[in-house]
Amino acid sequence: MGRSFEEDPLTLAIAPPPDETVEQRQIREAAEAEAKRISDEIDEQLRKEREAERKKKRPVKLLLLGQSESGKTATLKNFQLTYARREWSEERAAWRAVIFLNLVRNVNVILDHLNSEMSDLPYNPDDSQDDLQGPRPPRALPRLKFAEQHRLLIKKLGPLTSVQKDLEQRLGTASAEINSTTVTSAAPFDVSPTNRRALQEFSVNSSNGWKSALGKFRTMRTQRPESGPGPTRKMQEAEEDIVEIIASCRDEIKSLWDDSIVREMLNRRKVRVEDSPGFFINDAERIANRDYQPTDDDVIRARLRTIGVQEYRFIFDHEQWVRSGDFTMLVVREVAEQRGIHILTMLTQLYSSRASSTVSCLFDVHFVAPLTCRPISPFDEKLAEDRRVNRLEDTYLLWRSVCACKLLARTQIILFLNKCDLLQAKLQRGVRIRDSVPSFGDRKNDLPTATRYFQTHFKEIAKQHSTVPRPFYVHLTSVIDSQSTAVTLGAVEESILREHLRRADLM
Ligand SMILES: Nc1nc2c(ncn2[C@@H]2O[C@H](COP(=O)(O)OP(=O)(O)OP(=O)(O)O)[C@@H](O)[C@H]2O)c(=O)[nH]1
Ligand SMILES: [Mg+2]
Repeated sequence: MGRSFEEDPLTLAIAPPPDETVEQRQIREAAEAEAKRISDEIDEQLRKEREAERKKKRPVKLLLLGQSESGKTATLKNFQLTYARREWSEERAAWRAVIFLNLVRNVNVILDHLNSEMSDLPYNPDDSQDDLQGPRPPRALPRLKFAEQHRLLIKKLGPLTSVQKDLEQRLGTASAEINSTTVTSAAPFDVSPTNRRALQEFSVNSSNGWKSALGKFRTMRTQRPESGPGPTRKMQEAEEDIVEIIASCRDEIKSLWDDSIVREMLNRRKVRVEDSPGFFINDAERIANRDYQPTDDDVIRARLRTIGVQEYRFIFDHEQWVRSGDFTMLVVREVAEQRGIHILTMLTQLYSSRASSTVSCLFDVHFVAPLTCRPISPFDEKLAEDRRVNRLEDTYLLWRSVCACKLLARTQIILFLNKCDLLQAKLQRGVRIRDSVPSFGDRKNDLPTATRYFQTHFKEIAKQHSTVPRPFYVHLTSVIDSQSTAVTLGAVEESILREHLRRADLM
């Protein structure tokens, strides 16, 4: 038997005195009510603090997935430009070396073609960026009339070869994690040794990506020249030498690009330098200058290939995010999709290799919104890494595996159909979609029809292959246009915040 109510010592201790008057009882009850109110207030305060603490520890996480050259890094830069302006401004000057490298590479590509055409060397069209299905330009065409001015241009621009090497080496030594692309380090996929284009690319490899790559350049630019001798001073001097050479080539770069015979030669070889990543020749007059400073747009267009997984953390200084208060950090992981590796395997490897974040903690506790970039302009191009595979087909395959991926089953996926500007330019040049995509049929060969067609296809795949039904969010983008991308990011931001808060409430 339990003890009777009357015998319980605690109950006896707090029980009102047996001879309590009405007045005494009222005073006692008022005191008890006040004590309860204070206690509830403290409880509520503690609950709010716990909640705020919990939210603070859960940064918004995005996973940026996409093939090489789909525009992941460019999208990431737009995030930084929009949401972390301070950091962006600090880093902008450091991109100068990369932009110089891009410009010099554009010129050297043309010079290589010019040299081999003038020496009448056989041309291997594997190097061109265009589809290889077209016929080899017939040699029967009248020979191009090269003149002394072309030989002079080659001679005058010759030093740019060593400038390219120098810049690659300097970017490389700025961080051990940067490598000039080689067969073994270049790509997240197997690269055929004959794929010279991939080999020419310049890349950032590692978990720190371009941030660490540019770190040295940033330090160098923030130190004053009079800060005495030492490695920084030497780097500054070497950079001045490079800038000097580039600036002295400005007029010749322009002449090379404006030369009608050179342009005809590129046409015959189907080389479209202007569509290549990091094309800056049109801006040579502005960039090939001693006092050149990159603009925001230059930085977004600058090309530095990233390999494997890159992670960036932004502490927001954007008003809306800060106002929403609870989370101030955005973690964006850039993951180059790998051909031939199942996305699930890749993500599992990716997260289980990180000691601090296992798969379960990342996907069960944190919010991950994969933002996938799909370029839609190269519908008529082959993959750089496998010239037998059409780029669009490959995109569909990868999209299917992302949608079907069990680890991502309950995440929100936002699809960017990117490079719409290049798609439009291509259609305006008269390239017909149906020649490469027979199912496009007799539809109108214009941008609205094409984008509608591609969107429908992506939507269908998402519907068929998602294991859990989810909404289909899609944006048509040209992420090198920072103004229109800011509007897109506004829409993305809203849906990410909404989802983040929804999940926080569920937990
Ligand atoms: N015209 C145009 N160029 C774009 C667009 N998006 C990206 N680019 C350019 O395409 C090139 C490749 O873009 P990145 O952002 O480096 O591509 P990525 O997906 O990070 O590629 P990897 O680092 O190789 O995985 C860069 O030179 C960009 O400036 C776009 O919408 N339009
Ligand atoms: Mg990248």
